[in-house]
Amino acid sequence: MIILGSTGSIGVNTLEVAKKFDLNVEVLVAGKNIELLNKQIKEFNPKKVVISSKEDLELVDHKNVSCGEDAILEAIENSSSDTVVNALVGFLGLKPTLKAIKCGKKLALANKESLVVAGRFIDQTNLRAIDSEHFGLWYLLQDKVVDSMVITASGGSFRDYPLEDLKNVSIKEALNHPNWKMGNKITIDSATMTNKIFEIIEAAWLFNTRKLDAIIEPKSLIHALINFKDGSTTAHIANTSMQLPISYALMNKIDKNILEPVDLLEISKLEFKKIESSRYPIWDIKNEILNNLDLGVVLNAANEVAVSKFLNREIGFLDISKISLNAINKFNSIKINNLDDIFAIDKEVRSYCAS
Ligand SMILES: NC(=O)C1=CN([C@@H]2O[C@H](COP(=O)(O)OP(=O)(O)OC[C@H]3O[C@@H](n4cnc5c(N)ncnc54)[C@H](OP(=O)(O)O)[C@@H]3O)[C@@H](O)[C@H]2O)C=CC1
Ligand SMILES: CC(=O)[C@@H](O)[C@H](O)COP(=O)(O)O
Ligand SMILES: [Mn+2]
Repeated sequence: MIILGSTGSIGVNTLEVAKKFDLNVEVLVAGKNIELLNKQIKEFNPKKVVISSKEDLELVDHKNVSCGEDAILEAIENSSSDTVVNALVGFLGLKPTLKAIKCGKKLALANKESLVVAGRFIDQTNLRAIDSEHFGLWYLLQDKVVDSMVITASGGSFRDYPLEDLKNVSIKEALNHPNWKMGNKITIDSATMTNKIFEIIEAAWLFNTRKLDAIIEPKSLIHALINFKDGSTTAHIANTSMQLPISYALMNKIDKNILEPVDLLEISKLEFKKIESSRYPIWDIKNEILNNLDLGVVLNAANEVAVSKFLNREIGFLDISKISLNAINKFNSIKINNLDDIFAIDKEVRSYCAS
């Protein structure tokens, strides 16, 4: 298989799964973490390696290494593997998603931004989503009539902070997710609840429904629920590890133990809470987004600009959602007819939000 983003949180877990199932790794793609990449090269012996920057090329212990976005696309095109795991972060992941589909590869998709910005142009015939909640929904779907779907949120790093303290929180505090160890960008998205808006968009494209909601389950043990027309509800319960969603995205059948099962007696209590806009202002646009999924590209671009400004200490935590809400307000009448429109709107929103 080809692993895009092998040095990240999902990438590292994917390599663990590859070991568990003895899967071949043909291509590794990484960004700046060359030290970890070199360890991965030694252990998995890929035929091809791609990194982000030219200046790091000579540091990579491999004979066949290239760099840049086009090199990622070429590596997908030239590979003989039938599976691509896209664990890149952000808008950068969209072109590789489209390329993998065009090349007829099976796509194990962690890069949720691909669906957020361009869900309607993504052929799902050969796609499995690697996101704990969507994996949960997929797992729960049975031959019954579904009424609605619910995903859960942890509440993120600041779920228990006094509201008046949110203005001055630090980057370190924002990156301290209560339940999951993930990359920086998605961890900030969790703290603002933008991650859950993204996941609502993702679920709308994946399951072709708008009857979607999210609630807070602070332990992140329940990932998804399905309400059936008959009045019953089923819940997907699993410990917090991405290795289960990744395993199912890569394998048709799992006959091995992947995780320790949840010990309900030890857990003893589960709690559920409403997502309040006072703590998560972005939640105000949930219905607007559900009514117009094309706004995903606007929200994603604004959010990427805002998160990187926050991580560069240029703005405060609360400004992230303000920038996104302002962009949605400004660009709420966009029309998308093709993929070119998505790249053009992404650029326009980024330049508006950067200024
Ligand atoms: N982590 C999780 O549990 C979950 C993640 N997701 C989604 O999965 C995706 C990946 O998330 P996560 O693993 O947490 O993110 P990380 O930030 O941990 O990893 C991102 C990966 O992309 C690589 N990368 C970044 N920029 C480039 C570039 N220009 N060229 C090549 N490689 C690049 C990074 O390389 P390097 O580190 O070497 O710079 C790293 O390998 C995101 O879309 C996220 O929303 C979804 C559900 C759960
Ligand atoms: C592991 C995973 O799928 C993440 O998307 C997770 O859901 C993030 O946690 P939040 O519930 O805090 O957004
Ligand atoms: Mn998720």
